[in-house]
Amino acid sequence: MITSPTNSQNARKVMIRLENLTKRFPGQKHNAVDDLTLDIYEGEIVVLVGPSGCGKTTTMKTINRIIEPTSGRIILDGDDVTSADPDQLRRRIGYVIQQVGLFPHMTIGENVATVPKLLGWDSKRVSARVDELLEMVNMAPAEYRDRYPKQLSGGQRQRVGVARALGADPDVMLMDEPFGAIDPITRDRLQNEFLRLQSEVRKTIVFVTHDIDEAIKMGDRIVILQEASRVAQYDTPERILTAPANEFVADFIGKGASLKRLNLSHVSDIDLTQWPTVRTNADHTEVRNMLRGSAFGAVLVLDDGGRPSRWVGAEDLDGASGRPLSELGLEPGVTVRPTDTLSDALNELVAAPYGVAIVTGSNGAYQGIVDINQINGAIRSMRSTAAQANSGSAYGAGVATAGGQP
Ligand SMILES: Nc1ncnc2c1ncn2[C@@H]1O[C@H](COP(=O)(O)OP(=O)(O)OP(=O)(O)O)[C@@H](O)[C@H]1O
Repeated sequence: MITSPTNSQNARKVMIRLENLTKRFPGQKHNAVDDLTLDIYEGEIVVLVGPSGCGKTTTMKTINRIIEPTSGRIILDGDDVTSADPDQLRRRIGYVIQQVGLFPHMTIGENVATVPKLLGWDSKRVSARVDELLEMVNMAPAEYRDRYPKQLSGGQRQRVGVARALGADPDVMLMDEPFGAIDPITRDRLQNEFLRLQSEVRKTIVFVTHDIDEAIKMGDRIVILQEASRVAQYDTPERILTAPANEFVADFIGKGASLKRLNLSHVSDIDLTQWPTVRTNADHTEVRNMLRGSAFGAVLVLDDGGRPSRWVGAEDLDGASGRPLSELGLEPGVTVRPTDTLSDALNELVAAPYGVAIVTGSNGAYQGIVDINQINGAIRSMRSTAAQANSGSAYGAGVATAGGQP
């Protein structure tokens, strides 16, 4: 039986099919991967996630046959590659791992050139490709091409690892906890950069992580695996969060499902609230009149370009007559963009002076604000969507389960 994702469009091309895949390591009593059958569609990021030791890495490494399966078949773009030449197979598949595995004695340029050289490209084509790849991962070629891996930061090395994996423009990429060993801020940035890159290159990507939050952020679809790579649910992040297929999935995503769901909604998905604004040249009486009897503790002062400049409350005006608004009150703090997630907005608003996140457009101009009521509203609407999806059974009707059909 094939485990296909729920709601899959039948017209989509299957890029990787794992058929009754089983792996038992020598001397072991149990299978590390037990009879896994899975279809992965072209151009999608599919994240394998599950508890430690459930078989994620083993499953992934059978795809490029770094680990040979005990039985079962691997079909790549329609070709049965179960017993194909492994070197040839690996040239069709980019591979990124946590420790990057850059060759320390080779320059960044030489590292990125590895696969194109193996493919016998001439040196002009190789060097043009190296520059193109370094640019793709935001590393200026002139600055980094001739450095050695130890002269880069962890995040930069990881970018080079991605560039190297893309070397021969493979259709498929395997990524094993690629951002696992990196500090949270750099990790978030690399994830965003990678998603932007993927929107251009549209590879079929199998991505392993043990972090459900990373799975939700990165995956077009998520496979939640139980012991021996048994599929607990294969579905979109939205469906996993709002309609977990069984108790195992519900436990795995944990109690914070509503908050995690905020990572999937964007500021542009909600109607912004407006806050009273004035220009920097407004006079103090105008500001006092706006605030008198109002529930707002301050006005938002905008500069000539409509960009947030200060928060000014009535108390800031006391004893300040004649001073420009741009010198009073508080800094506006960090603003959010329409493309940011509601989770980003929540993070900002809890730390902001008036409990609201200011939303600005690409030119930095004020568009509106997000407050806690809007976040609550978004969570409520997610809950009601989930309740509808779950009606009929404790864990939802028609949801793909292990071995289940869509
Ligand atoms: N070379 C090996 N020899 C014997 N057993 C192995 C070998 N490699 C992995 N295993 C076992 O196979 C099972 C699956 O391991 P695997 O590394 O695929 O899990 P994982 O889900 O990727 O775990 P983690 O999240 O901890 O990296 C585990 O029980 C592990 O102990």
